[in-house]
Amino acid sequence: MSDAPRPDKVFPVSWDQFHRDTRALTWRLHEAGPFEAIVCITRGGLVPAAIVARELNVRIIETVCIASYHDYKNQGDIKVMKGVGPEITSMRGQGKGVLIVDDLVDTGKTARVVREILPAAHFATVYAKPMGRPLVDTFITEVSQDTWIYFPWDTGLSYVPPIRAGGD
Ligand SMILES: O=P(O)(O)OC[C@H]1O[C@H](OP(=O)(O)OP(=O)(O)O)[C@H](O)[C@@H]1O
Ligand SMILES: O=c1[nH]c(=O)c2nc[nH]c2[nH]1
Ligand SMILES: [Mg+2]
Repeated sequence: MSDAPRPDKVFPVSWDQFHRDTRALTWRLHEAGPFEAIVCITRGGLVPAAIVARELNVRIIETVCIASYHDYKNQGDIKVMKGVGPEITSMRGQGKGVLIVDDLVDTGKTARVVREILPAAHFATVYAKPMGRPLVDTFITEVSQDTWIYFPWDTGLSYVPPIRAGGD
């Protein structure tokens, strides 16, 4: 289990907002680049990686497949189910010119594992929480550690009760 506090605040993100935030991230990355290849951390990194790759005109896209939140809000051991392929590791060594993309950094455990594989790569996330922030080179929005981000691919429209209960 993680040492991070269990999040009790929520930060819901719509598709529109996510696209806007990822485009804003890409403007910053454009200044930090150029990048020859993107390594996206699945599955959450797949969506921002598609947007960033389109905007920065990057055609080489690799995945590193990692899961740690097996259960909603509960982090278990980090499992690397697929590492970074030889096209990236042999041609680009430590990862210079490579951009790593994920949807967010929370405790930083996932980021730490990928940074060990590609220490010279540039690490970007759309959202960051304070524990993970030092591991990221570029991000757009910081939320507090006790906030859970709800991504549009994990959510749907549903009824919300009024703030003041008991109305007719
Ligand atoms: O900074 P950390 O505390 O390590 O958490 C961040 C990671 O957690 C989520 O992935 P998850 O393991 O839930 O898998 P998913 O991308 O398939 O949803 C998220 O997409 C990040 O990759
Ligand atoms: O959907 C998610 N929201 C989060 O805040 C988070 N932190 C780690 N993994 C996460 N997944
Ligand atoms: Mg992930």
